[in-house]
Amino acid sequence: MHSYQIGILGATGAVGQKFIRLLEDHPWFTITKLGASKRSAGKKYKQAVHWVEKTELPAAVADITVSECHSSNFGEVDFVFSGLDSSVAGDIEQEFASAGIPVISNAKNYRMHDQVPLLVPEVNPGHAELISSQHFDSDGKGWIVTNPNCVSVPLSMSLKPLDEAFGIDSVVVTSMQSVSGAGYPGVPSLDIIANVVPYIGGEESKVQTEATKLLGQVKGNTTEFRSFPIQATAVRVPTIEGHLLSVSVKLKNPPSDLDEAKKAFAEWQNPIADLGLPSSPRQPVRLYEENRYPQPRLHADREGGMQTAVGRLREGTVMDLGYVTMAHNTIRGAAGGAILNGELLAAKGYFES
Ligand SMILES: NC(=O)C1=CN([C@@H]2O[C@H](COP(=O)(O)OP(=O)(O)OC[C@H]3O[C@@H](n4cnc5c(N)ncnc54)[C@H](OP(=O)(O)O)[C@@H]3O)[C@@H](O)[C@H]2O)C=CC1
Ligand SMILES: N[C@@H](CC(=O)OP(=O)(O)O)C(=O)O
Repeated sequence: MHSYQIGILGATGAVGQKFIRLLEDHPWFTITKLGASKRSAGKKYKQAVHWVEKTELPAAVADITVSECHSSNFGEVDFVFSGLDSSVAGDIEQEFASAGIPVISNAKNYRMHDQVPLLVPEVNPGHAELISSQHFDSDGKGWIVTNPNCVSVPLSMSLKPLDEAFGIDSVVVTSMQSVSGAGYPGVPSLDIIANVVPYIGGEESKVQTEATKLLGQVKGNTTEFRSFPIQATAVRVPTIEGHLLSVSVKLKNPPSDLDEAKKAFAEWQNPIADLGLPSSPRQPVRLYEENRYPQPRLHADREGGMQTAVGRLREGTVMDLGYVTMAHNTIRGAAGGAILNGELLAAKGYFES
């Protein structure tokens, strides 16, 4: 039986609130500490937060006093989840790890660090072994694990079955990203209502690199990235939750027909299926046959927001295959993905050392 006391850094933010909602009845993890900026520290959570979730603010956290994000305020926790703003996540997460407190982060700062796993449990669970190479503190108790960008999650999860069956040669992806990806209050309404904004600062370079780390291999104390190129275009669209991606992929050994490509999705084996992780979707990658699916409004919440949907699988004219894929950006692509990472690491005993 796993039972851990946990803290949340950035607890008042949009992603922090999602952590709180998703962890409300979690069977393994109990929230005992909440951290945010000086602006919020010293206030009860219910006074510090501008609650934007659809469900009630959980009573169990409402009266917790928010602390500044310093490890000395988080003494008794087993580990922390971080939904910190990336402008401060680098220093704060390092300070926690150096003080012996493991950090499971949603922020981008350490994703490309050589010894930090960039982890999606269904894609590269074995990369967790990099943790033992980290030296944030002298006895190895403190470490950092990250989850990818919200576009890289459905991209890597949908490429994984194709990579195993045919090998990836190159990828072109256009992401249609919902407004919740920009946090709260996010994109100005006059920019996004009845409009599309064809630029999201800093996004394309992350999408072009993260999947090559996720689909890479741990060699010694680092990850060998894959060499296939990804060309990305990131676009903001007026949906609320769920990033939809249009993907074209060239394969090393292309399937002889579309049925063979469908079979690759149908026969793909989820490597963590047997672990019984509480947030694990039964079907992590679902292939829809209906031409109009998947849609963010209809499908983003499937399996608690943890399923990656694939649809419109078709033979390509320029590259071998085309398809669309979609995942809930703030659950599967952010807080829910980080929680699943925490569950995987708990099941593998990483918090016991
Ligand atoms: N993977 C993904 O898809 C997504 C990732 N993200 C990432 O998650 C992170 C959080 O995003 P989001 O929730 O939208 O951001 P918000 O701006 O809503 O929240 C930021 C949080 O960081 C805290 N914070 C800000 N400055 C400091 C500081 N100096 N010291 C301590 N805490 C501080 C804020 O506290 P306070 O309220 O007190 O200011 C707040 O709790 C970002 O790194 C973002 O890039 C976000 C969305 C999706
Ligand atoms: N940029 C993403 C959200 C985000 O914050 O991504 P990252 O975790 O890579 O910083 C979006 O706007 O949808």
